[in-house]
Amino acid sequence: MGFMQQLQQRWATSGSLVCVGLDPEPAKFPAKFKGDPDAVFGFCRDIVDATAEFACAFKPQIAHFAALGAEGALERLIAHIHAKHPGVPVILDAKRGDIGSTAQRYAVEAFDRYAADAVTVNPYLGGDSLQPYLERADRGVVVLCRTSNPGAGDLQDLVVDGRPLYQHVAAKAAAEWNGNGNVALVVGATWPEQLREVRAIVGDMPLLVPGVGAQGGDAAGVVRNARTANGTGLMVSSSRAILYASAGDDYAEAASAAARALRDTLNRHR
Ligand SMILES: O=c1ccn([C@@H]2O[C@H](COP(=O)(O)O)[C@@H](O)[C@H]2O)c(=O)[nH]1
Repeated sequence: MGFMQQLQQRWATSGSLVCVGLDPEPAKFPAKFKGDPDAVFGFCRDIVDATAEFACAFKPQIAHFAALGAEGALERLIAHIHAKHPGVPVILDAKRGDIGSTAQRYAVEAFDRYAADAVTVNPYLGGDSLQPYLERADRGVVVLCRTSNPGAGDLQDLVVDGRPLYQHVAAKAAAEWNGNGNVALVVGATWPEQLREVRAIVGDMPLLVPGVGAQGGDAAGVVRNARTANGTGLMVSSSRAILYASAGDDYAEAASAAARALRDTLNRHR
């Protein structure tokens, strides 16, 4: 089953729009992981197992593993998700962007080495740079559109031919890049108005929405402005607010409670 079908099915079975972000920061791990050479895997596995019930997807951020030399832990973590929580798609947040020949290797890295169901990509190099991902029809290609950070508008809001650049990205994603039906977009929860505008451009295309929790985005506004007619269409991603809900021995229970609370908040506005 391809990424899009898997996601549709997961929205239905979990009743959740929450995407659990996996951004390991060992300095924030509970004391029990001190000195543990496999702490990155152990901590993330515990979070995954504690939150899977409330997750429509998991989103490991590759830099948080690679910076620690923990690519092996990332491989094992994704394998663990597929084995223990089948049906929960994994989006590798790598924000790749390069010329075609290199993009092809990035696609192999994401989909074959890591066995991710989807990958985030940067469209700055244009349509040809996305082809190696788009042609993997069973995998999702999640294109940066209007990012959650404060400086997002520096380039993404520049007006070209009468509309901001991020709207061109949304329009191209819907009209040109989605021939295999495997494209989604990243739009930050910190920009409710832009979420509404992107939804109007792309119809029912799934949106990955980071920026609730630690970045202060309004979860209710996200759902009100960007849900689809059937009350789905969103993967609302939260990392730190779930992962580090407690630094004590109850870290897994606290993560579970945080994921549940976000699910419930989102569902109140569907
Ligand atoms: O526009 C974007 C795109 C990606 N991200 C990533 O999402 C998480 C957010 O972490 P929080 O702890 O929930 O703030 C992180 O991995 C970012 O790299 C984003 O924030 N904004």
